[in-house]
Amino acid sequence: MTILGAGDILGLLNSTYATDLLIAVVSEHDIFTSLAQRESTSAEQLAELLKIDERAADVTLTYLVALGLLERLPDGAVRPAGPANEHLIAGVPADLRHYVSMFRDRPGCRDAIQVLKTGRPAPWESQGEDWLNRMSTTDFADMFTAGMNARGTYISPALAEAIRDLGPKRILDIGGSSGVYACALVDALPETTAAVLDLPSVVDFSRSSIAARGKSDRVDVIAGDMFGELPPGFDLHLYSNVLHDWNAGNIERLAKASFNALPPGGFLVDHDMHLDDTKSGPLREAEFSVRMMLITEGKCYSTPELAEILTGVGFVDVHNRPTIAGYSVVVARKP
Ligand SMILES: C[S@@+](CC[C@H](N)C(=O)[O-])C[C@H]1O[C@@H](n2cnc3c(N)ncnc32)[C@H](O)[C@@H]1O
Repeated sequence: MTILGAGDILGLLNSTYATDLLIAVVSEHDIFTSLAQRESTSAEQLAELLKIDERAADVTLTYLVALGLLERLPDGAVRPAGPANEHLIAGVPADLRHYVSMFRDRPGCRDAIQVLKTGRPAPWESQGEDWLNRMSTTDFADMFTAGMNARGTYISPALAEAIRDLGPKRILDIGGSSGVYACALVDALPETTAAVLDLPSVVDFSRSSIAARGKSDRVDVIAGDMFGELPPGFDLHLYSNVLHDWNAGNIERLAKASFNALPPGGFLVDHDMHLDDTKSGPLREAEFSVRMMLITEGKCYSTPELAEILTGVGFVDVHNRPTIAGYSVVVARKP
């Protein structure tokens, strides 16, 4: 019997979107047949070949490599491998592609086909607008923030443990949602105070959740826009599950704003699921990246991808520290 832990349950949920992407690229694009006709293919070449969005092509390749259906070559390009060669290419005796195509009318698969084509986030659960547009309504923001709070209750203590040696005095939790991470951090660091910055539609939830944790005297709440100027007076900026919502240009904007607002010696901490350095997995992280690619303008990043952006705006000593459930932190210091 397999017994699932909390991390496995999170992984299982995050993986639901990935199978729809697999169905989409096989049934709509016959991806493995196209790739089998070439020596090797990069993400940019795949985007060109299938006429799909480049971010989507990049995330798709990582996921298919993590599944073992593609092999990543030393130059970063890929070619079909394993069961893809036996079952997902035109002309093979045990061709499974018609079976895969039976699933293509699932709403999630239709959404994936659309995102591959346009690069724009899918409607939340196939209905109405995408998550970010729906965050302005209180009902949706409450449902979403309750979900973030539940996940954070499980994974936030490991984050606090992983960065307590940085010894921050005042933490700004940017896109801090219910405040669950800020509360875990001040719990682990008795001399530290924090503030949660989030959208106006979220902060009532944050205030009551912080009060319920008995931390209102040490965790403030700021309603605002993180793409505006960031408040001064904080020596650690936390972005938890935030950077994966944004494209590289917007991450650079946030990193620059943090660099400007932090004092010398201050830290930027990105808490998220990160891909391995060659962007070949791990599978659960690659599946989470698919989910983020489909519902936001972002994806999961590797540490080297983030290091390029962070060092580009002036941060130093960028490194990764694992936590739990496939999560890790990327830490960067302002010199
Ligand atoms: C995916 S959630 C992550 C929440 C939390 N940090 C966590 O780890 O669970 C992203 C958060 O960013 C917030 N957010 C999105 N756009 C924002 C903006 N422009 N300014 C401030 N917060 C924003 C959302 O309201 C949401 O709480």
